[in-house]
Amino acid sequence: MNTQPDSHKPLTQMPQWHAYVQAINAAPRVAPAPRIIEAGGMQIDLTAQTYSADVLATASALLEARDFVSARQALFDGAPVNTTENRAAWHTQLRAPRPIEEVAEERKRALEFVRRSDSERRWRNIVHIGIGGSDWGVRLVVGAFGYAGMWRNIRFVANIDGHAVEGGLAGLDPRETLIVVATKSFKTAETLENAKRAIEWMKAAGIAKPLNQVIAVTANPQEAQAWGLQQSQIFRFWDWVGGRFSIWSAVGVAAGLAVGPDVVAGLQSGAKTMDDHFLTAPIEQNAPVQLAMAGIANRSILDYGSLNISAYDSRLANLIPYIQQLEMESLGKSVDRDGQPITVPTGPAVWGMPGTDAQHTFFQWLHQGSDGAPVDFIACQHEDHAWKEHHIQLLAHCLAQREALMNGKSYEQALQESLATGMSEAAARELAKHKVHPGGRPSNLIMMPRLTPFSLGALLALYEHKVFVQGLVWGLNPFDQWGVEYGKVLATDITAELKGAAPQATHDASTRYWIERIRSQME
Ligand SMILES: O=P(O)(O)OC[C@H]1O[C@](O)(CO)[C@@H](O)[C@@H]1O
Repeated sequence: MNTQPDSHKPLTQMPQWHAYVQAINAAPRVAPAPRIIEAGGMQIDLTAQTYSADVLATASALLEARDFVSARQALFDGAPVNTTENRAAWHTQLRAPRPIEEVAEERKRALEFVRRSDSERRWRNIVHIGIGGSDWGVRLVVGAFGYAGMWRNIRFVANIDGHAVEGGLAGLDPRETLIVVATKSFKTAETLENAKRAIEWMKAAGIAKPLNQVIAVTANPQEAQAWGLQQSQIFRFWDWVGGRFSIWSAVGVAAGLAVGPDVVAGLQSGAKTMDDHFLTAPIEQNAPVQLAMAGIANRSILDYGSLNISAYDSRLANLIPYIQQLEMESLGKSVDRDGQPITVPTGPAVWGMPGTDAQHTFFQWLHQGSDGAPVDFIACQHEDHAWKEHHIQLLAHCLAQREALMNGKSYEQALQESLATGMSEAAARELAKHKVHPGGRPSNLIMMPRLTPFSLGALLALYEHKVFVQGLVWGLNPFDQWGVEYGKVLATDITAELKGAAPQATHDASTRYWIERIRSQME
């Protein structure tokens, strides 16, 4: 008999879970009436998600059994919710209007640096070197607000592939270039190697003190100093900030330089508004909670293996990898906080592309594929360009794809359509079989009034809190990422072996074959 409190029990040992499963299986795949929640200035439409009064009641009971209210408070209080690293996950503090002193101090330092660089018209070029959580957020913000041109050039270098740093530096004047080394750990091989190349590039251009053109953003200032930087060149964040939750910290300094410090402030303000909503809205009207529960139903009960993100705004191309890391690095786990196997499917594979490109790439699969996937449609009601016609068509496509997934098309409908074209009955009957859409395929529509720093900040915080709730219900720790370490350790060994070190006996035959082959053919 499991004596653990419900808040810690394996999900499948909780009666509340089984009640939720039953409610989901009994409920219609589309809500009987529009289900729209207002949050952070956005409208979140969950109509195309499985829903009934029983679904809502059992979801609330499950959250209560998981001690949702106190778990949420612990998150906002900076308690050590990251249980396996015994740390807080206090990213909400980074967007608090009156944060703790060290956050306020660092925020002020970063802002002053940006303002000084602007007033002195310094740093025509920014090369942002960082990867994962130290990269996607900045790329997203710059892509969203800098697409129509900026006076500074900004380049991103993440991959260890030398073509990335080559392209990142190509054509830039080293004398006008600031290198931003963004790395929480200051240990990431790709980032340190790429930073070395940037230093060499400046030296090769005759710059005597290249380190004077470098700033670092890190939670490991000691390492940055040992690397050669002065304290004044180091902007801090803390180990209680997860990399994939760090855009709110000084990690955003390059974005401030590229698209303006007001953008960074706007992001934080939007996220803060979503924090307040998450903290105060009742369960049934709490957008992160309802998105989270719908996602759990789709993944753990209705067996959808993935989640598709279709952002109907070309400025949000980097939103997909941003959410991929946020969701998959947080929820890609098979054991709970106590290391016990989780006996239901957890974090889905997240994939996607901006709409309408996506329609001509994988929507065939979403509409008629054997699996399908829940879709998050993300759009802006108002455009920032001069062509109303384009925006009308964009929104029309977004609504149309969603409607087709939600309502489907029956054989009869397809048949009548073909017959209406004057096709023969026999031919129409044959073709109609290929034109059926099952319908009842889940989706959310997240409509922002306009793409502003505020609305983007609110959107990112919405997903952060959704991930927190899903972690809580599945019983896993969404704030660690132990699974990324093993490959890094193996890569360090293999790097040495490719350079001539004795091969490890632990390699399998295939890996050993490739090490020997690559080594023997190294040019
Ligand atoms: O900011 P860092 O320490 O360089 O790490 C970069 C990224 O690498 C990861 O640790 C995964 O390998 C991410 O969690 C993180 O965002």
